[in-house]
Amino acid sequence: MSGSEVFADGLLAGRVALVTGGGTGLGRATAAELLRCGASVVIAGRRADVLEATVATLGEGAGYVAGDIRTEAGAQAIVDDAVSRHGRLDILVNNAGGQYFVPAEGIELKGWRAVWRLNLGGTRRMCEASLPALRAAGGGTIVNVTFSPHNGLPGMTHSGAARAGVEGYTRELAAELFDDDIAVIAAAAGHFDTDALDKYPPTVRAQTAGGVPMQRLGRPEEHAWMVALCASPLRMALSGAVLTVDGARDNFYGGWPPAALTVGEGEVPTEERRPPATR
Ligand SMILES: CCC/C=C/C(=O)SCCNC(=O)CCNC(=O)[C@H](O)C(C)(C)COP(=O)([O-])OP(=O)([O-])OC[C@H]1O[C@@H](n2cnc3c(N)ncnc32)[C@H](O)[C@@H]1OP(=O)([O-])[O-]
Ligand SMILES: NC(=O)C1=CN([C@@H]2O[C@H](COP(=O)(O)OP(=O)(O)OC[C@H]3O[C@@H](n4cnc5c(N)ncnc54)[C@H](OP(=O)(O)O)[C@@H]3O)[C@@H](O)[C@H]2O)C=CC1
Repeated sequence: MSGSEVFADGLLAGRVALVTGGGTGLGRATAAELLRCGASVVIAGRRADVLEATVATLGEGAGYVAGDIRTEAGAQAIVDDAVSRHGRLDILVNNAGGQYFVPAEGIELKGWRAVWRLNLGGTRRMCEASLPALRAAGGGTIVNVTFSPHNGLPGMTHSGAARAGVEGYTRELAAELFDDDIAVIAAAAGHFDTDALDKYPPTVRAQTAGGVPMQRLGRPEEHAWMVALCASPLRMALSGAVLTVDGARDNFYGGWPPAALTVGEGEVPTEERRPPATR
Protein backbone atom coordinates (compact mmCIF):
# COMPACT_ATOMS: atom_id res chain seq x y z
CA MET A 1 0.00 0.00 0.00
CA SER A 2 1.33 3.49 -0.88
CA GLY A 3 1.96 6.16 1.78
CA SER A 4 -0.49 8.65 3.23
CA GLU A 5 -1.31 11.82 1.28
CA VAL A 6 -1.36 13.76 4.54
CA PHE A 7 0.87 12.17 7.17
CA ALA A 8 4.59 11.36 7.35
CA ASP A 9 5.72 7.82 6.53
CA GLY A 10 5.75 5.58 9.59
CA LEU A 11 3.60 7.91 11.73
CA LEU A 12 1.93 4.89 13.36
CA ALA A 13 4.67 2.29 12.79
CA GLY A 14 4.55 -0.50 15.36
CA ARG A 15 1.04 0.42 16.48
CA VAL A 16 -1.90 -1.99 16.40
CA ALA A 17 -5.36 -0.64 15.56
CA LEU A 18 -8.81 -2.22 15.85
CA VAL A 19 -11.53 -0.69 13.67
CA THR A 20 -15.13 -1.82 14.23
CA GLY A 21 -17.29 -1.70 11.13
CA GLY A 22 -14.01 -1.78 9.19
CA GLY A 23 -15.39 -3.93 6.38
CA THR A 24 -17.36 -1.10 4.76
CA GLY A 25 -17.53 2.64 4.11
CA LEU A 26 -15.88 4.97 6.60
CA GLY A 27 -14.41 2.09 8.61
CA ARG A 28 -12.77 0.60 5.52
CA ALA A 29 -11.29 4.00 4.58
CA THR A 30 -10.07 4.42 8.16
CA ALA A 31 -8.40 1.00 8.15
CA ALA A 32 -6.68 1.83 4.85
CA GLU A 33 -5.34 5.16 6.16
CA LEU A 34 -4.07 3.64 9.42
CA LEU A 35 -2.26 1.00 7.35
CA ARG A 36 -0.73 3.72 5.15
CA CYS A 37 0.53 5.36 8.34
CA GLY A 38 2.31 2.12 9.27
CA ALA A 39 -0.07 0.51 11.78
CA SER A 40 -1.21 -3.10 11.74
CA VAL A 41 -5.00 -3.16 11.56
CA VAL A 42 -7.71 -5.61 12.58
CA ILE A 43 -11.18 -4.87 11.26
CA ALA A 44 -14.34 -6.19 12.92
CA GLY A 45 -17.98 -6.58 11.94
CA ARG A 46 -20.65 -9.24 11.91
CA ARG A 47 -20.26 -10.45 8.30
CA ALA A 48 -17.14 -12.53 7.76
CA ASP A 49 -17.50 -12.53 3.95
CA VAL A 50 -17.54 -8.70 3.84
CA LEU A 51 -14.52 -8.47 6.15
CA GLU A 52 -12.59 -11.09 4.20
CA ALA A 53 -13.16 -9.26 0.92
CA THR A 54 -12.05 -5.95 2.46
CA VAL A 55 -8.91 -7.47 3.97
CA ALA A 56 -8.02 -8.79 0.52
CA THR A 57 -8.11 -5.22 -0.85
CA LEU A 58 -6.29 -3.73 2.14
CA GLY A 59 -3.39 -6.15 1.79
CA GLU A 60 -0.44 -6.72 4.12
CA GLY A 61 -0.88 -5.73 7.74
CA ALA A 62 -4.66 -6.18 7.72
CA GLY A 63 -6.68 -8.95 9.37
CA TYR A 64 -10.26 -9.42 10.50
CA VAL A 65 -12.39 -10.83 13.26
CA ALA A 66 -16.11 -11.46 12.88
CA GLY A 67 -18.16 -10.54 15.93
CA ASP A 68 -20.96 -8.46 17.38
CA ILE A 69 -20.25 -5.44 19.58
CA ARG A 70 -23.76 -5.49 21.07
CA THR A 71 -22.93 -8.04 23.75
CA GLU A 72 -20.18 -8.00 26.35
CA ALA A 73 -18.97 -11.41 25.20
CA GLY A 74 -18.96 -10.30 21.57
CA ALA A 75 -16.96 -7.14 22.28
CA GLN A 76 -14.50 -9.02 24.48
CA ALA A 77 -13.95 -11.72 21.84
CA ILE A 78 -13.19 -9.06 19.20
CA VAL A 79 -10.62 -7.36 21.42
CA ASP A 80 -9.08 -10.67 22.52
CA ASP A 81 -8.65 -11.72 18.90
CA ALA A 82 -6.89 -8.48 17.96
CA VAL A 83 -4.59 -8.66 20.98
CA SER A 84 -3.72 -12.32 20.52
CA ARG A 85 -2.94 -11.70 16.87
CA HIS A 86 -0.52 -8.82 17.45
CA GLY A 87 0.34 -9.01 21.16
CA ARG A 88 -0.88 -5.50 21.87
CA LEU A 89 -3.52 -2.86 21.13
CA ASP A 90 -2.82 0.88 20.72
CA ILE A 91 -5.78 2.31 18.81
CA LEU A 92 -9.49 1.51 19.03
CA VAL A 93 -11.83 3.07 16.48
CA ASN A 94 -15.47 2.65 17.48
CA ASN A 95 -16.88 3.15 14.01
CA ALA A 96 -19.58 0.45 13.88
CA GLY A 97 -23.00 1.99 14.21
CA GLY A 98 -26.09 3.11 12.43
CA GLN A 99 -29.86 3.54 12.51
CA TYR A 100 -32.89 3.54 10.24
CA PHE A 101 -34.57 6.63 8.84
CA VAL A 102 -37.93 7.39 10.48
CA PRO A 103 -39.81 10.40 11.88
CA ALA A 104 -39.42 10.67 15.66
CA GLU A 105 -43.01 9.72 16.47
CA GLY A 106 -42.68 6.55 14.38
CA ILE A 107 -39.87 5.12 16.48
CA GLU A 108 -41.03 2.03 18.37
CA LEU A 109 -39.51 1.53 21.80
CA LYS A 110 -37.85 -1.64 20.51
CA GLY A 111 -36.25 0.28 17.65
CA TRP A 112 -35.08 3.08 19.97
CA ARG A 113 -33.45 0.48 22.20
CA ALA A 114 -31.86 -1.31 19.23
CA VAL A 115 -30.21 1.92 18.06
CA TRP A 116 -28.98 2.81 21.55
CA ARG A 117 -27.77 -0.73 22.18
CA LEU A 118 -25.63 -0.59 19.06
CA ASN A 119 -24.33 2.97 19.13
CA LEU A 120 -23.94 3.88 22.79
CA GLY A 121 -23.91 0.38 24.26
CA GLY A 122 -21.54 -1.04 21.65
CA THR A 123 -19.13 1.86 22.03
CA ARG A 124 -19.06 1.53 25.81
CA ARG A 125 -18.60 -2.23 25.65
CA MET A 126 -15.71 -1.92 23.21
CA CYS A 127 -14.04 0.74 25.35
CA GLU A 128 -14.34 -1.36 28.49
CA ALA A 129 -13.07 -4.50 26.77
CA SER A 130 -10.08 -2.59 25.32
CA LEU A 131 -8.89 -0.60 28.31
CA PRO A 132 -6.72 -3.35 29.88
CA ALA A 133 -4.88 -3.84 26.57
CA LEU A 134 -4.46 -0.08 26.01
CA ARG A 135 -3.05 0.29 29.53
CA ALA A 136 -0.75 -2.68 28.98
CA ALA A 137 0.56 -0.97 25.84
CA GLY A 138 1.46 2.07 27.96
CA GLY A 139 -1.30 4.23 26.53
CA GLY A 140 -3.23 4.65 23.33
CA THR A 141 -6.17 6.25 21.58
CA ILE A 142 -9.89 5.61 21.40
CA VAL A 143 -11.83 7.32 18.62
CA ASN A 144 -15.63 7.25 18.88
CA VAL A 145 -17.46 8.05 15.65
CA THR A 146 -20.52 10.27 16.18
CA PHE A 147 -22.75 12.59 14.14
CA SER A 148 -22.83 16.07 12.76
CA PRO A 149 -25.04 18.12 12.65
CA HIS A 150 -25.32 18.39 16.40
CA ASN A 151 -28.21 20.80 16.02
CA GLY A 152 -30.54 18.03 14.91
CA LEU A 153 -30.86 15.51 12.11
CA PRO A 154 -34.60 14.89 11.50
CA GLY A 155 -35.37 11.24 10.74
CA MET A 156 -32.55 10.05 12.98
CA THR A 157 -33.74 11.16 16.42
CA HIS A 158 -32.90 7.84 18.07
CA SER A 159 -29.37 7.96 16.74
CA GLY A 160 -28.82 11.68 17.32
CA ALA A 161 -29.71 11.14 20.95
CA ALA A 162 -27.49 8.05 21.22
CA ARG A 163 -24.53 9.86 19.59
CA ALA A 164 -24.98 12.77 21.99
CA GLY A 165 -24.63 10.10 24.68
CA VAL A 166 -21.43 8.84 23.06
CA GLU A 167 -20.01 12.36 23.04
CA GLY A 168 -20.84 12.77 26.74
CA TYR A 169 -19.24 9.42 27.50
CA THR A 170 -16.18 10.43 25.47
CA ARG A 171 -15.67 13.63 27.50
CA GLU A 172 -15.99 11.91 30.87
CA LEU A 173 -13.84 8.93 29.97
CA ALA A 174 -11.14 11.23 28.58
CA ALA A 175 -10.95 13.06 31.88
CA GLU A 176 -10.48 9.79 33.77
CA LEU A 177 -7.80 8.38 31.49
CA PHE A 178 -5.20 11.17 31.22
CA ASP A 179 -3.03 9.48 33.86
CA ASP A 180 -3.02 6.32 31.74
CA ASP A 181 -1.93 8.28 28.64
CA ILE A 182 -5.08 7.14 26.85
CA ALA A 183 -6.78 9.72 24.62
CA VAL A 184 -10.53 9.48 24.03
CA ILE A 185 -11.78 11.58 21.14
CA ALA A 186 -15.12 11.83 19.33
CA ALA A 187 -15.00 12.13 15.55
CA ALA A 188 -18.29 13.72 14.48
CA ALA A 189 -18.86 12.79 10.86
CA GLY A 190 -20.98 15.01 8.64
CA HIS A 191 -22.54 13.53 5.51
CA PHE A 192 -20.17 11.14 3.75
CA ASP A 193 -20.45 9.37 0.46
CA THR A 194 -20.64 5.70 1.46
CA ASP A 195 -22.70 2.78 0.15
CA ALA A 196 -24.68 2.87 3.40
CA LEU A 197 -26.66 5.88 2.13
CA ASP A 198 -28.28 3.60 -0.47
CA LYS A 199 -30.41 1.96 2.23
CA TYR A 200 -32.26 5.22 2.97
CA PRO A 201 -35.24 6.48 0.99
CA PRO A 202 -33.81 7.79 -2.36
CA THR A 203 -34.59 11.39 -1.44
CA VAL A 204 -32.15 11.22 1.49
CA ARG A 205 -29.10 10.55 -0.68
CA ALA A 206 -30.33 12.86 -3.45
CA GLN A 207 -30.93 15.85 -1.14
CA THR A 208 -28.21 15.39 1.45
CA ALA A 209 -25.34 17.15 -0.32
CA GLY A 210 -27.58 20.18 -0.92
CA GLY A 211 -27.86 20.66 2.83
CA VAL A 212 -24.10 20.91 3.28
CA PRO A 213 -22.60 24.40 2.91
CA MET A 214 -19.65 22.77 1.09
CA GLN A 215 -22.29 21.53 -1.41
CA ARG A 216 -20.89 18.04 -1.68
CA LEU A 217 -20.75 14.90 0.42
CA GLY A 218 -17.56 14.23 2.35
CA ARG A 219 -15.11 11.73 0.90
CA PRO A 220 -14.39 8.73 3.16
CA GLU A 221 -10.64 9.46 3.07
CA GLU A 222 -11.31 12.91 4.55
CA HIS A 223 -12.90 11.26 7.57
CA ALA A 224 -10.06 8.74 7.72
CA TRP A 225 -7.46 11.52 7.86
CA MET A 226 -9.22 12.95 10.90
CA VAL A 227 -9.11 9.56 12.63
CA ALA A 228 -5.39 9.15 11.85
CA LEU A 229 -4.78 12.62 13.29
CA CYS A 230 -6.48 11.47 16.49
CA ALA A 231 -3.92 8.66 16.77
CA SER A 232 -0.96 10.96 16.02
CA PRO A 233 1.31 12.62 18.60
CA LEU A 234 -1.41 15.28 18.92
CA ARG A 235 -3.71 12.70 20.51
CA MET A 236 -3.46 13.68 24.19
CA ALA A 237 -4.01 17.36 23.42
CA LEU A 238 -7.16 16.38 21.52
CA SER A 239 -8.45 14.08 24.25
CA GLY A 240 -11.98 14.90 25.36
CA ALA A 241 -12.70 16.90 22.20
CA VAL A 242 -15.42 16.40 19.63
CA LEU A 243 -13.76 16.92 16.24
CA THR A 244 -16.30 17.76 13.58
CA VAL A 245 -15.52 17.20 9.90
CA ASP A 246 -18.68 18.14 8.05
CA GLY A 247 -18.21 20.86 5.42
CA ALA A 248 -19.77 23.36 7.89
CA ARG A 249 -23.04 21.40 8.15
CA ASP A 250 -23.13 21.98 11.91
CA ASN A 251 -23.20 25.73 11.40
CA PHE A 252 -25.63 26.19 8.59
CA TYR A 253 -28.09 24.35 6.36
CA GLY A 254 -27.61 24.60 2.60
CA GLY A 255 -25.33 26.58 0.34
CA TRP A 256 -24.72 30.29 0.23
CA PRO A 257 -26.78 32.34 -0.44
CA PRO A 258 -29.82 30.94 1.38
CA ALA A 259 -32.59 30.92 -1.25
CA ALA A 260 -35.21 32.31 1.13
CA LEU A 261 -33.13 35.44 1.79
CA THR A 262 -32.17 36.45 -1.74
CA VAL A 263 -33.68 39.25 -3.81
CA GLY A 264 -33.47 40.30 -7.48
CA GLU A 265 -31.09 38.01 -9.30
CA GLY A 266 -30.02 36.16 -6.22
CA GLU A 267 -28.22 38.84 -4.19
CA VAL A 268 -28.44 38.86 -0.41
CA PRO A 269 -29.56 42.33 0.68
CA THR A 270 -27.57 44.33 3.21
CA GLU A 271 -29.47 46.26 5.86
CA GLU A 272 -29.64 50.06 5.72
CA ARG A 273 -27.08 51.64 8.00
CA ARG A 274 -28.53 53.98 10.61
CA PRO A 275 -27.17 57.52 10.57
CA PRO A 276 -24.47 58.05 13.24
CA ALA A 277 -25.87 59.10 16.61
CA THR A 278 -25.59 62.85 17.22
CA ARG A 279 -24.51 64.17 20.63
C1 LIG B 1 -27.89 10.91 5.64
C2 LIG B 1 -26.48 11.12 6.17
C3 LIG B 1 -26.24 10.62 7.56
C4 LIG B 1 -25.84 9.21 7.57
C5 LIG B 1 -25.69 8.59 8.70
C6 LIG B 1 -25.25 7.19 8.80
O1 LIG B 1 -25.07 6.74 9.87
S1 LIG B 1 -24.97 6.21 7.41
C7 LIG B 1 -24.61 4.57 8.03
C8 LIG B 1 -25.83 3.74 8.19
N1 LIG B 1 -25.50 2.35 8.52
C9 LIG B 1 -26.30 1.61 9.29
O2 LIG B 1 -27.34 2.09 9.74
C10 LIG B 1 -25.88 0.19 9.53
C11 LIG B 1 -26.30 -0.39 10.84
N2 LIG B 1 -27.73 -0.27 11.14
C12 LIG B 1 -28.50 -1.31 11.55
O3 LIG B 1 -28.01 -2.45 11.64
C13 LIG B 1 -29.99 -1.05 11.92
O4 LIG B 1 -30.36 0.25 11.50
C14 LIG B 1 -30.28 -1.22 13.43
C15 LIG B 1 -29.38 -0.34 14.27
C16 LIG B 1 -31.71 -0.85 13.73
C17 LIG B 1 -30.07 -2.69 13.70
O5 LIG B 1 -30.34 -3.10 15.04
P1 LIG B 1 -30.97 -4.53 15.34
O6 LIG B 1 -30.33 -5.57 14.45
O7 LIG B 1 -30.90 -4.71 16.80
O8 LIG B 1 -32.42 -4.24 14.89
P2 LIG B 1 -33.54 -5.20 14.30
O9 LIG B 1 -33.43 -5.31 12.83
O10 LIG B 1 -33.61 -6.49 15.10
O11 LIG B 1 -34.81 -4.32 14.65
C18 LIG B 1 -35.14 -4.00 15.99
C19 LIG B 1 -36.31 -3.04 15.98
O12 LIG B 1 -35.90 -1.79 15.40
C20 LIG B 1 -36.98 -1.27 14.63
N3 LIG B 1 -36.55 -1.19 13.23
C21 LIG B 1 -35.40 -1.63 12.70
N4 LIG B 1 -35.30 -1.28 11.39
C22 LIG B 1 -36.42 -0.59 11.11
C23 LIG B 1 -36.89 0.05 9.95
N5 LIG B 1 -36.19 0.06 8.82
N6 LIG B 1 -38.09 0.66 10.02
C24 LIG B 1 -38.81 0.68 11.15
N7 LIG B 1 -38.41 0.08 12.28
C25 LIG B 1 -37.24 -0.54 12.26
C26 LIG B 1 -38.17 -2.20 14.83
O13 LIG B 1 -38.88 -1.73 15.95
C27 LIG B 1 -37.46 -3.52 15.12
O14 LIG B 1 -38.27 -4.42 15.83
P3 LIG B 1 -39.22 -5.45 15.00
O15 LIG B 1 -40.17 -4.60 14.22
O16 LIG B 1 -38.31 -6.23 14.10
O17 LIG B 1 -39.84 -6.28 16.07
N1 LIG C 1 -21.92 7.88 5.96
C1 LIG C 1 -22.26 8.97 6.64
O1 LIG C 1 -22.62 10.00 6.07
C2 LIG C 1 -22.19 8.98 8.14
C3 LIG C 1 -21.85 7.87 8.89
N2 LIG C 1 -21.77 7.98 10.27
C4 LIG C 1 -21.39 6.83 11.07
O2 LIG C 1 -20.13 6.33 10.65
C5 LIG C 1 -20.08 4.92 10.86
C6 LIG C 1 -19.77 4.22 9.55
O3 LIG C 1 -20.75 4.59 8.61
P1 LIG C 1 -20.78 4.06 7.10
O4 LIG C 1 -19.48 3.48 6.74
O5 LIG C 1 -21.36 5.13 6.27
O6 LIG C 1 -21.92 2.93 7.24
P2 LIG C 1 -21.90 1.34 7.17
O7 LIG C 1 -23.32 0.90 7.35
O8 LIG C 1 -21.18 0.89 5.95
O9 LIG C 1 -21.04 0.95 8.45
C7 LIG C 1 -21.51 0.32 9.58
C8 LIG C 1 -20.54 -0.80 9.89
O10 LIG C 1 -20.77 -1.24 11.22
C9 LIG C 1 -20.81 -2.66 11.23
N3 LIG C 1 -21.71 -3.08 12.29
C10 LIG C 1 -23.04 -2.76 12.40
N4 LIG C 1 -23.55 -3.35 13.48
C11 LIG C 1 -22.55 -4.04 14.06
C12 LIG C 1 -22.47 -4.83 15.23
N5 LIG C 1 -23.54 -5.07 15.99
N6 LIG C 1 -21.27 -5.38 15.56
C13 LIG C 1 -20.18 -5.18 14.78
N7 LIG C 1 -20.19 -4.41 13.67
C14 LIG C 1 -21.37 -3.86 13.31
C15 LIG C 1 -21.31 -3.06 9.83
O11 LIG C 1 -20.86 -4.36 9.46
P3 LIG C 1 -21.80 -5.66 9.65
O12 LIG C 1 -23.16 -5.29 9.13
O13 LIG C 1 -21.11 -6.72 8.86
O14 LIG C 1 -21.80 -5.95 11.12
C16 LIG C 1 -20.67 -2.00 8.97
O15 LIG C 1 -19.39 -2.40 8.53
C17 LIG C 1 -21.43 4.53 11.46
O16 LIG C 1 -21.36 4.59 12.86
C18 LIG C 1 -22.33 5.64 10.93
O17 LIG C 1 -23.52 5.77 11.66
C19 LIG C 1 -21.98 9.15 10.92
C20 LIG C 1 -22.35 10.26 10.22
C21 LIG C 1 -22.53 10.24 8.81
